[in-house]
Amino acid sequence: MNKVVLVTGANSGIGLALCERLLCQDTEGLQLCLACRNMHRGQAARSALLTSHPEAQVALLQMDTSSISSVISAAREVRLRYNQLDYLYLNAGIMPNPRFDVKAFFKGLFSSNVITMFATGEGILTQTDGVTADGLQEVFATNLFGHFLLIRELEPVLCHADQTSHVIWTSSSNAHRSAFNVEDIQHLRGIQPYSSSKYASDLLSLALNTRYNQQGLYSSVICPGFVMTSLTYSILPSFPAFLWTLLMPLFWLIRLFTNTFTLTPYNGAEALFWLFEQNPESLNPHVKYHSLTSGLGNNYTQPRKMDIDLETSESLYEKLLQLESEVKKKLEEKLK
Ligand SMILES: NC(=O)C1=CN([C@@H]2O[C@H](COP(=O)(O)OP(=O)(O)OC[C@H]3O[C@@H](n4cnc5c(N)ncnc54)[C@H](OP(=O)(O)O)[C@@H]3O)[C@@H](O)[C@H]2O)C=CC1
Ligand SMILES: CC(C)=CCC[C@@H](C)[C@H]1CC[C@H]2C3=C(CC[C@]12C)[C@@]1(C)CCC(=O)[C@@H](C)[C@@H]1CC3
Repeated sequence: MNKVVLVTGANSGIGLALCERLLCQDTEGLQLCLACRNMHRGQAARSALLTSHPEAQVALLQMDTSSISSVISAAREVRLRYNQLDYLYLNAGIMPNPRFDVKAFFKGLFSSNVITMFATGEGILTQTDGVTADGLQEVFATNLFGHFLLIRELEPVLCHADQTSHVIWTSSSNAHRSAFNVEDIQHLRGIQPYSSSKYASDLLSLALNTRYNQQGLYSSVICPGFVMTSLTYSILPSFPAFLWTLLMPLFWLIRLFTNTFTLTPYNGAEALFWLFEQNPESLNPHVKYHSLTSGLGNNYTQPRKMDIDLETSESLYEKLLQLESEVKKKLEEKLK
């Protein structure tokens, strides 16, 4: 039986590396569906995958996770194409207009917190959020809410009594409880929307397990570590990509002290790939699976307990359901 795997944000970085790794492991038993916002980049990614795996089944799906109507029509298309979805990788993500606090960075360098700073980016990054055409905060809509809506819309192909399906979120070690407020789930009043959205995905994953395990749907979260992709290049915009490459020896050195410097998309996709091979029923819903790379360059996956609780995860879930019904009502009115 072919396994059907859908990956959001599959046209670059960690998402594309995951697709490549999945096909390297099994070209014939997989049906890959690359869900991409930009179809030109999606086509390029599909062509690259087919060049190295000409026999593979790789389909494209247009989806902008920040747009309600786009997610709803993409989900409709998935329901038409597939009877069952085995893996849903929720990987698309943004960190818009990042601000790197140079002063806090240098202060952190000479503090006892230096390893945590390099592992999580804590205390040195803030962002300015935008608003989507649907009137939602952009980071929340892209990283979390669009994916939540997608799961809800895909229930018929994800929930089967006789077979399990696995939803896997690309979260981050930058997810902090302090950045999240259940009374402000869209993070309207803060300056760390990225951290808030990733913490919310950790909470949501727990709530999904509570509600859906009995229907065969399991959810897990991973952190890919610090990976050099367009997302990280944008953190220092005046720093061209080749300068990041020049810094690689320094990063390899830092990797001797923190195994979270996975650096390449291939390494960053380790936990995503590892989860593909696990029985979802055997996994712990309270842990995040971290992609790690040792000083010698060996990849492995390590579970680490998350700072989340059931009560907050349930409150978030209720708020997301409420927002879902509001946006759907608005959409129906617009279509009338
Ligand atoms: N790089 C790192 O160090 C870390 C990354 N992560 C997470 O990993 C995930 C992948 O990021 P990474 O590979 O690093 O970065 P990339 O920028 O390379 O990949 C992000 C992907 O998300 C897609 N995307 C962005 N916005 C949307 C949208 N509105 N609708 C659909 N797709 C969208 C992008 O598509 P497009 O080409 O159209 O922009 C792209 O394919 C993200 O969730 C990120 O938060 C987590 C921890 C660390
Ligand atoms: C220029 C030099 C010498 C160092 C670069 C320092 C930072 C730009 C870099 C150090 C730790 C990195 C990091 C992230 C971004 C870039 C750093 C702050 C993330 C916040 C990127 C997104 C994530 O989700 C986190 C897991 C990353 C944590 C580490």
